[in-house]
Amino acid sequence: MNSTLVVNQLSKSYPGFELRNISFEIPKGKIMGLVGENGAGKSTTINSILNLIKADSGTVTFWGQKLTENKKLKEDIGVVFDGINFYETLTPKKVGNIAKAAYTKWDTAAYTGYLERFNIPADKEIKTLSKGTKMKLCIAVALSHNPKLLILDEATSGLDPIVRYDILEVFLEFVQNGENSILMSSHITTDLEKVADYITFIHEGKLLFCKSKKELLNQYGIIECETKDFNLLAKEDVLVSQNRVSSWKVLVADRDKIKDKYGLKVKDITLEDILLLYVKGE
Ligand SMILES: Nc1ncnc2c1ncn2[C@@H]1O[C@H](COP(=O)(O)OP(=O)(O)OP(=O)(O)O)[C@@H](O)[C@H]1O
Repeated sequence: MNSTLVVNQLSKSYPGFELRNISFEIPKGKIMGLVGENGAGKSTTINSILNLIKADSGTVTFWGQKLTENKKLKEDIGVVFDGINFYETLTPKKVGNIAKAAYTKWDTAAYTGYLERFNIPADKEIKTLSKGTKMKLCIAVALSHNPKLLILDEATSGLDPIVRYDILEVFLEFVQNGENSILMSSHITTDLEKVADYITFIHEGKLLFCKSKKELLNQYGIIECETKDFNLLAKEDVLVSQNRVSSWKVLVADRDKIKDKYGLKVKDITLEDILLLYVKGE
């Protein structure tokens, strides 16, 4: 079994919103970035994967097994959400003591190491910590019970660029053994550009694509052109386009092919460009 997580045709409806047939898998040793606009369905996907909400249909397996069939799998999954879920009067040290009793694979030395590495004061009450420090504490706890999969929902959004840099380094170290994997949703697309191996893009509850980040950034491109050039483009070459007065932005899947075929200038692309074009374009 070479996949850590396999999500197959996951669907969930709320009044006015439908998450439809989301499928993707994360190979061992890889990081999957989950992107999409506000309300796209990222948290619904993550909560359904973790069985925190009940999906209407679809299956989710971790290392080939379902959470409902093997509750012990939870020990192998470290979870971090945007928002602290520890009692505010506890200190990080006390959190460590509680976690030691709760997790069979708790690693006290690793936890102490993360507290030092992330500059988290061990003896201060959680309510006195900054939002970023609380988030770092959640990440330290998630890492210290020796999970094989980390699931992070907007876990780095409250952190400044320097702390984010350190945390992303920790994530890269975490998967280096070729066994551990990460699923992380983030609005900070540059973070995903730095660490993700694959990108799953959800838009209005639908899966737009799940692709290797390298393929996306090395092959996709943007054409910025006037209407006369846009009209020359064959429909099948246009993934999505955005019209602004008389100029067009066009997302294409194979920039070398498009350059050769039309002789147009095709620019390199960022994940943010792709996100913006899919959300704003047609
Ligand atoms: N418990 C619920 N009851 C009803 N609607 C819900 C519930 N939870 C989420 N939704 C709706 O489902 C849609 C998707 O929400 P979700 O939180 O999954 O999006 P998201 O991509 O994580 O967004 P964000 O980036 O803003 O966190 C939204 O329209 C939201 O209002």
